[in-house]
Amino acid sequence: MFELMAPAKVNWSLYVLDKREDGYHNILSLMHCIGLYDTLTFEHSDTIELITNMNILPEHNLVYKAAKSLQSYAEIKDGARIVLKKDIPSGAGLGGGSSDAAYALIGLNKLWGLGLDKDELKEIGSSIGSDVPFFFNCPMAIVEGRGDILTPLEMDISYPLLLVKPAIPISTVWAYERLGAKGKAQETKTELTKTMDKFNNIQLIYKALKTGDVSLLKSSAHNDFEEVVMEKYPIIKDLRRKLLNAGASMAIMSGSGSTVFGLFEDREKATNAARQFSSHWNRVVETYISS
Ligand SMILES: C[C@](O)(CO)[C@H](O)COP(=O)(O)OP(=O)(O)OC[C@H]1O[C@@H](n2ccc(N)nc2=O)[C@H](O)[C@@H]1O
Ligand SMILES: Nc1ncnc2c1ncn2[C@@H]1O[C@H](COP(=O)(O)OP(=O)(O)OP(=O)(O)O)[C@@H](O)[C@H]1O
Repeated sequence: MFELMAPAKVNWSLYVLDKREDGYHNILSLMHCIGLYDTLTFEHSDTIELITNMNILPEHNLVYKAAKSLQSYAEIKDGARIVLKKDIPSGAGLGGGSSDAAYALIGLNKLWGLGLDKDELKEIGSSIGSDVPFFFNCPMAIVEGRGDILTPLEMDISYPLLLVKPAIPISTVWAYERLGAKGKAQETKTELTKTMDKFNNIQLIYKALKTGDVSLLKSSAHNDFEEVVMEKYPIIKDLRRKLLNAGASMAIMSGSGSTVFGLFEDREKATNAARQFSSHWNRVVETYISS
């Protein structure tokens, strides 16, 4: 029996580009693994058994789907008893389900002695969820395409974040639909110029994180989902403002919501600020650095 810790992520920036023929959207994002974890334990069994503290059917769990996909890819009938202990909230924009799936693939590859490489596991992961491949690239990566084109990045500085999540689970499907329904504002720039501006912004955020330039980070971070999600759930906007008032240097929503995170000067300031958010789920975490 062995245990793996599946980390959550935040999006420092997230642009949703065009809608593709397969119904998904191309995105451009800078994603970063953070020190908030679900725990998975693995042991041999005759069938695939999933024990978890989530209240969804095991067959609907991304961990179960990952196990089934790996079994069929490797053409094996081995089973596993997997215990999933959730600490990452669901529908939070923190990618918890996707990380669980990625670490289920890593764990079962080891348990079953399959010897598959990271690229093969990523490929299997991509059919389970768009965010799954990213979790093979902690500490951070630029994420493009549907979520399957990754540019891994190095990081030497760890940042303390305060995560705050109101009691609203947000469906990613809903958020993408709402973004589509909203339509695009009239813009004069060409699509290519707009995409280049966005790519430049992502590079700027990375540069800001590498050098600890918080004001550059603040002016460059952006999430395309914020406007549509905050319009429906103003509490998220209120929490972002409250994080800034509580001393955060910058605050932004992660993924399709509903978590907002604030960047603090140090862990102590983040922990002090957390007291103001006691009526919501909240957590102080550190961002990952390269090992
Ligand atoms: C919002 C993000 O978290 C940003 O990192 C991801 O794009 C979402 O990734 P995810 O939760 O793994 O999403 P999936 O489970 O693959 O897809 C859920 C639904 O979201 C929409 N979806 C997702 C990813 C993507 N690039 N384009 C989309 O349009 C599709 O309607 C899809 O049916
Ligand atoms: N192991 C799992 N952990 C969390 N959610 C899961 C899992 N398996 C299936 N799900 C389903 O996936 C949906 C949301 O998953 P998740 O929490 O990863 O999304 P999220 O926090 O919105 O992340 P993001 O939008 O960043 O991908 C929920 O409807 C949940 O029922």
